[in-house]
Amino acid sequence: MWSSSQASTRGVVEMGRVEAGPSHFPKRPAPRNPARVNLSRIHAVKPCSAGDRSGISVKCNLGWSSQPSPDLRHHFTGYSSASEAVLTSQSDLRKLFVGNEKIGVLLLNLGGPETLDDVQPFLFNLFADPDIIRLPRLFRFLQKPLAQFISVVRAPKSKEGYASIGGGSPLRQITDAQAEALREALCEKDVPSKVYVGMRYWHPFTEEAIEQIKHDGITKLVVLPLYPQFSISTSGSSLRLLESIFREDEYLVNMQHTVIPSWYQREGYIKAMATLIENELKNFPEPQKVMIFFSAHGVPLAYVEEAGDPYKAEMEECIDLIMEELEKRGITNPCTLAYQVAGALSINQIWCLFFFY
Ligand SMILES: C=CC1=C(C)c2cc3[nH]c(cc4nc(cc5[nH]c(cc1n2)c(C)c5CCC(=O)O)C(CCC(=O)O)=C4C)c(C)c3C=C
Ligand SMILES: [Fe+2]
Repeated sequence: MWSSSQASTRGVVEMGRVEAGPSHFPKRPAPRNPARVNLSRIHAVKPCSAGDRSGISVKCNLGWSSQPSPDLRHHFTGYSSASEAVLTSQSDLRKLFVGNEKIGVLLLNLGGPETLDDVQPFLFNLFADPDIIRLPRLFRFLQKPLAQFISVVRAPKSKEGYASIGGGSPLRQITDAQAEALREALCEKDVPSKVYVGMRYWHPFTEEAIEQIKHDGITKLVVLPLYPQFSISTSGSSLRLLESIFREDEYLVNMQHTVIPSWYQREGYIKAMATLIENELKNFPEPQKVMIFFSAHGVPLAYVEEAGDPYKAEMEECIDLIMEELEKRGITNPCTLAYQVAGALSINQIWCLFFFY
C-alpha cells in the first residue's frame, strides 16, 4: 500500500513528465538513508493529460517530494490482481493484456559497437551528445564537427580495446539477456509485460524501441535505466532524450509511464554485489588480508560540483551499503574506491585536443 513516507523516499518515482536535464538537479548531494524501493510498489503514477505536452516527470532520488494525489495511487494496483494472462513469448502480444492494459518495460542502456566498423560512428553518436561534451551555448554549433573530429581521432585506440575483447561490445547481448530474464520474472509475478531495450548511442536505439512500443500499443510503460547510480551523463542523457521524444508525440504523452531513476540501494543489488565479492575472496589463500578495490567510472567534476550530479554520492553510498552487507556476513576487509579517468571533456580540454593534434 502507498504511504506518504514511501512517496517521499528515493527511488519512488512519479511519472508524467521527464525532467532529467542538469538544470533540474538541485545543487546538493543526494540524501542519505535510502529507501529500499520495490518495483512492485511503483504507485506514484501521474498520467499525462492530453493537453500536457511536457513529457515525463522523474521525481527521483534527488530529494524532490513526490506526493501523488490519492486517486493516482490506484493506477498500478490492478496489475498484479487483474493479470489472468500468461505470457509465453514476447511476440505473442495478445497475451500481454492485463485487463485493458498492455504493460511495457523500457530498459535504457548505453549501447556499444557490435563490429570494429561500428566504432567510429558509435563514438560520433557518443561525442555528439551534449551531456557528454558540454559546449558553451555560443559554441553549440561546433558539437557535431567536434564529435566527428574526436571520434575519428579516438577510433583507432577504441578499436584496439574492442578488438581485444572479441571485436565488439558485448553490451547488446548482455542487455538482451537481462530483458529476457526480467520478462520471465515479471511473468512469474503475474505481471505479463513486454520488455524493450533502448540504447543511447547504438542499436537498438531508444527511438527504435519507442517505435516498437507504439506499434505494440503499450498503454503503461515503466522506464528503467540499467545504470544503478544516476548520472547526468548516463541515465540523465537517456531520460533527456526520452523527454524530447515524448514531448513531440501525442501517443506517448497520453501513455501512463513511470521511471526508476536509480536503484543502487536496492537490497537485491547490494546482496548480489556482496555475494560476488564474498565468492571472489574465497579464491585467496588469506582472504581476510585482501583489500577490496571498487573501481567506478569517473564523471566530470563540474557535473558533481556545479550541476548537482548525484553520481558520486550515490556511488559512495552504494559502496557503504555493500560493505555493511559484507560486515553482516562477518567480512571486515578494508576497501578503497577509485574513479577511472572520466572521458568527459571540458572546453579547455577540447582546445588542448585541437592544439595537440
Ligand atoms: C567522454 C565522456 C564520457 C563520460 C562522461 C562517460 C561516462 C560514463 N560512461 C559509463 C559507462 C560506459 N562507457 C562506455 C564507453 C565509452 N564511454 C566513453 C566516454 C564517456 N563516458 C567513451 C569514449 C566510450 C567508448 C569506449 C572508449 O573509446 O573508451 C561503456 C562501454 C560500452 C560498450 O561498448 O559496451 C560503458 C559501460 C558510465 C557508467 C559513465 C558515468 C557514470
Ligand atoms: Fe563511458
